[in-house]
Amino acid sequence: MNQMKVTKFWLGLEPMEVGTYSNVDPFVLQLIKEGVSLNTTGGVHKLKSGSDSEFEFSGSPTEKAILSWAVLELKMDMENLTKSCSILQVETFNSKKKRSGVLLRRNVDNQTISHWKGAAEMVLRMCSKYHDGFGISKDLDNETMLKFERIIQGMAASSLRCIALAYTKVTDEELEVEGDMNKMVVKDNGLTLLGLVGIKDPCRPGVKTTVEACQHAGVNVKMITGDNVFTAKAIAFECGILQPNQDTDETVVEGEQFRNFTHEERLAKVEKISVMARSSPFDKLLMVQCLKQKGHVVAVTGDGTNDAPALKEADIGLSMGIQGTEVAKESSDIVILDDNFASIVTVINWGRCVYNNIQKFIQFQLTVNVAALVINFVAAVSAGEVPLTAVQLLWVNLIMDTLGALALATEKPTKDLMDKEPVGRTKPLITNIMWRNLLSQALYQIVILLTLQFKGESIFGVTSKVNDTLIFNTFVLCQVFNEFNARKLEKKNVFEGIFKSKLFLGIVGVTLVLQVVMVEFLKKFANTERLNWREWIVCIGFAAVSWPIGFVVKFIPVSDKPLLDFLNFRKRY
Ligand SMILES: Nc1ncnc2c1ncn2[C@@H]1O[C@H](COP(=O)(O)OP(=O)(O)OP(=O)(O)O)[C@@H](O)[C@H]1O
Ligand SMILES: [Ca+2]
Repeated sequence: MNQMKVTKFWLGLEPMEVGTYSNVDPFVLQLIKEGVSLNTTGGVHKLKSGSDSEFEFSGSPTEKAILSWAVLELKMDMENLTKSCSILQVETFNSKKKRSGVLLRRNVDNQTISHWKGAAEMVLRMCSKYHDGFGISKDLDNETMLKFERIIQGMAASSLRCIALAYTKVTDEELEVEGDMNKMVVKDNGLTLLGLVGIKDPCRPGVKTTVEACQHAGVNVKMITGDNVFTAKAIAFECGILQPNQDTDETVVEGEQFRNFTHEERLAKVEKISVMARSSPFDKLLMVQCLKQKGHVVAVTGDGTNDAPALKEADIGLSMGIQGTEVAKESSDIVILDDNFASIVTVINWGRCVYNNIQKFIQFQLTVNVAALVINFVAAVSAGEVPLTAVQLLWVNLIMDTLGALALATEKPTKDLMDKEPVGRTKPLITNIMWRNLLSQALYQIVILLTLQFKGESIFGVTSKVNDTLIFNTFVLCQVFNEFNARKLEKKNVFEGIFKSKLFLGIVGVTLVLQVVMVEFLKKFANTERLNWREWIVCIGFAAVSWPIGFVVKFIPVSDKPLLDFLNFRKRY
């Protein structure tokens, strides 16, 4: 796994090369170590000799990166340092303030000090002094402030996450003011800047292709992050969320900006926004809400507790199984066990496959129902008797419900599912294309079966009992052939990949065998007469026509506008 790593360190206005840390003033170095080791929620464990690495680090990825840098590069001794001070107050990191602080008292000289660590430009704003490399404390005037800001931007632009370390001494009087020991605050003004660290959060291999795959599938990928806007932009370019040379005026915003827009402005802009930086948990939630209001189906991925509100609000929340916090996992619908963003494509593909299979099944089932209903109704009204008996209809139901569902709903996802636009929230489950397919097939079946019903006896010169069996047999065989048609809703070649669907072929085979048994051997039970081979050929011939019909109707263009909208004139948007 690729982990976050500190790759840059600025002491005052000086960039420090790895290996030159021994030149740093010991006093400043000591303060940095103190700040890192005591102002953290992470931990360092010394491993027994013999293991690959000497230390093991725990905590959030950012904490781990800073701790490992301090231990391995600065030779920080965490254990000793924690013993040398007592902690009076802590302010834990939260996503809104993006900083953490601690108030501590040194055992040696009883000095009280507050340490801060957090998002660089935010901590910088709390500082009025800085230490240069020689340990000299200098005033932080406007000009130097600008220089620091530029350093931060420079680091961020090379996709580093910048964290600033700062401290200040707290006098006893300042402590006294607070009075009550329990209400002591970690002093957060007039700080002295100690240094800036740049943490590289490498883009996982494969993320770029995943983003491209999503975009190809009509899924708009947005990045909402707590990082600085420059870091966010750099990473977004790296992983393809922003295209090279793309204008970032409208596509990149900061959380605060977004929050301060009016509701209307937000709705107007939200679709264009690809990157939101320095966002709080509330901003993430707000973004999801806006997108949903615009009618989009929103999926959110997240790992942290700060993502929980957005994960919960989203239509589909996806959390990370390894790096994710319990709160995030609890708020999500799907946990990605391997933390791999590429799994999103799998999720989309399978989701679409299931939806598509349901559509195929519905189309298949509706055809049977419409045909059976009309045939029996017309025959009952005009001739006073129904061609399909109760047992026969039960048998037809068995093929279409149980076996049909098994055959059509178990088909595996295909690649072309990712070439389509997403279905969206308001599209009907039964599309016009499905209506076209199912009505044409049902119409054919009705015509052929009613012809048999009224003219079959004279055309084929058979008894009415045999004619009824002919009708029943043709009807069932029509469904079997139509089951193939149902495999593809839009494509003309319905046999594509048929040999990969072993279950489908198996079920069609079983259905045919059962039908033969039904007609030839279950005379009493199914009310059938035996058919000779000529009659079988006639039935199969009639049924097989549903293939060319299925092929031809696919040339008929249909409108995208849902059929029900044509019928329902009053419902205007
Ligand atoms: N342990 C920490 N101590 C101090 N500051 C931190 C720490 N972790 C993150 N930060 C700061 O907060 C910012 C990230 O904020 P936040 O955690 O709200 O966002 P996020 O989008 O969840 O980030 P992540 O990529 O870590 O999931 C970072 O850019 C960094 O400046
Ligand atoms: Ca996070």
